[in-house]
Amino acid sequence: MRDGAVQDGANRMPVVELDDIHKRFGLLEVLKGVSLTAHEGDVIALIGASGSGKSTLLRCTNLLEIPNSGRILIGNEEIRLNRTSDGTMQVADQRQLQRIRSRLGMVFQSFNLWAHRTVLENVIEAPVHVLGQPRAEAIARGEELLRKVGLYAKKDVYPAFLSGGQQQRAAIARALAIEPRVMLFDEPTSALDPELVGEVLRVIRDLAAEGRTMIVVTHEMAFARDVANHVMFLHNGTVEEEGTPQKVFGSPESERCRQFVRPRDH
Ligand SMILES: Nc1ncnc2c1ncn2[C@@H]1O[C@H](COP(=O)(O)OP(=O)(O)OP(=O)(O)O)[C@@H](O)[C@H]1O
Repeated sequence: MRDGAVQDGANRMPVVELDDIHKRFGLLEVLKGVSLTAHEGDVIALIGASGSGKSTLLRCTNLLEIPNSGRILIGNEEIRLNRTSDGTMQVADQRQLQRIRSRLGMVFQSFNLWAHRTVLENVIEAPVHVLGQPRAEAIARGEELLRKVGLYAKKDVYPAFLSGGQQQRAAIARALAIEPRVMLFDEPTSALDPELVGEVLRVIRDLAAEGRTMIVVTHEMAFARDVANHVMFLHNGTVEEEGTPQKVFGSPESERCRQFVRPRDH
């Protein structure tokens, strides 16, 4: 477990609270009442088999998916959801959604960089066009973030000329540029060749060491064990086991968690 991680959330502010989240896609009930609280400085690893609902839970957090029921609070502000006449849920107030989203930095498996913009232009896009920051200020901050992820030298390059690991590090800098309260990572290394995984995990490790609040969907068990202070094991849409990495990976009954360890994690 990372240095200085705080076990007890009692004295720290909750940043993300998901309460009894249910989500269905047609007849498939993907989340069957999942709750999660991330306090300031927590690194929560969401692990579990393919299809267990990890990404859906993360996507519900920033309303890329709308849950069928349950409550979502970001920084103590509850997201208001309405039920429409056909029974589906929708966000009640788009301005609130924008405000909430500006507190959440999202990093996707497939990078999602703008192909026709340079690395630096990708990083300053949201600060300038969504947050209304002066361009010069956004550039200065963007360059600082690119130094942090080791990509300053590539700032004027288009994404197609970067390796997958470099593209993902650029995507992390872009997510950090809005100064989010919490970073959400959806399998950030799954699309990478094995030799590129380490450079991305190192950046995420550094963010954890800085005390950033993060929720990370991952199949990298060694990473979850070393970096997270709280691990949640999802199985068939419910939390089957959760707690410290020692508890989740260390107990004899955690064999189900360990079966997801990949050869390179050893
Ligand atoms: N938009 C969608 N429409 C229909 N079904 C979906 C949608 N998104 C996810 N699902 C289904 O919901 C289930 C859970 O998907 P989810 O991506 O949350 O799982 P996961 O645990 O993240 O899996 P993986 O590790 O493979 O990414 C899967 O059966 C998936 O096919």
